[in-house]
Amino acid sequence: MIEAKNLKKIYRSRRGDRVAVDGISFTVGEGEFFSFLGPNGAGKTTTIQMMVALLAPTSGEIIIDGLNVVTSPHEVRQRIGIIFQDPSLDDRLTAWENLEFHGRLYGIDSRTRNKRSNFLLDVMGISERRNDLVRTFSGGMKRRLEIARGLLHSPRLLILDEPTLGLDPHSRRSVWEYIHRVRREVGMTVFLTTHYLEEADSSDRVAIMSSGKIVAQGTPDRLKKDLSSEMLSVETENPDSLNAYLISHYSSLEGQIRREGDGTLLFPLPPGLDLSPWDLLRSIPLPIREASVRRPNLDDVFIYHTGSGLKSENADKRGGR
Ligand SMILES: Nc1ncnc2c1ncn2[C@@H]1O[C@H](COP(=O)(O)OP(=O)(O)OP(=O)(O)O)[C@@H](O)[C@H]1O
Repeated sequence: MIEAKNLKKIYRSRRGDRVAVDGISFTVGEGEFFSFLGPNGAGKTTTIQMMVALLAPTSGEIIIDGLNVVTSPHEVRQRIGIIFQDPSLDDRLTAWENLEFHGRLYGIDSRTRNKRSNFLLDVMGISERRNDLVRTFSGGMKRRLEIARGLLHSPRLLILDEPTLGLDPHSRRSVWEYIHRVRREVGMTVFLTTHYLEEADSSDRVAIMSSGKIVAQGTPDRLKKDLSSEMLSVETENPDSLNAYLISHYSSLEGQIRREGDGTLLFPLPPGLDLSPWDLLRSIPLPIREASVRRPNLDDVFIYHTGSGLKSENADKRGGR
């Protein structure tokens, strides 16, 4: 469904060039749920803008459903439903009118429009509010209506750019329930960008993005297993000594030890050694205040590949969300 080859975008300005997307390649299969996970400023939105022909790549190529995005932008847009980060509903219209307007723009005949609007409002759980003005909707309901609208012209690919940004945890959960529901009912390919680990974790495959590059891609499970079987968290009075001890005895931990709070170190169980986490803990010749062991998550994978956590890469851009 999507094939990107060496895709690159450089924003040029008088103040200098900024490489936003740095030669990335990835493929997404039909029906797959694929996520781009990365902090603010990693290049996710720029990639989407190239996918939907809003920005021309500086170099490289992107093919969607067999069509080159640069040479067939209109045909590609017909096949895509996109939910942008910034809300784009008309607040002064009702839910139904927003769908009507979009359907007419796409040249959908009135019978199909009515049928699909009814179906999608129902799937997204907003049928009862169809005749209410959108400005009376909660943030979560607006997002669900945007998704319904994005699906009205029966796209084969749904692109969601941080769809739960700014929503409270309850609304986020509900938006996701509806996204999964619509996937089950309609069965399209979903391309998601997010900086929430748990959202990327529920996808079939994930590409981890940092500073314009894909630093790792695969199923969430595979990425975590490739990192390590276990993560150890050790609190001690002297983290510097513990750090030095770990690196001198387990050289593969160089660059893999993260400091959390004042005296806690977090690191993967070194691979390739016949060692349990408890063996390693027992071998430490320093007083330990507290220790725990857990499975790796995608944040650990991100740190392994980039040396830092999933925080903003350019906090200036949106006030450091
Ligand atoms: N129009 C622009 N002109 C110049 N630089 C830009 C422009 N848009 C984005 N950038 C820069 O390109 C880089 C990638 O930005 P992009 O918005 O693609 O990242 P992102 O991962 O989508 O972040 P976010 O989650 O905040 O949307 C950032 O350094 C950003 O400041």
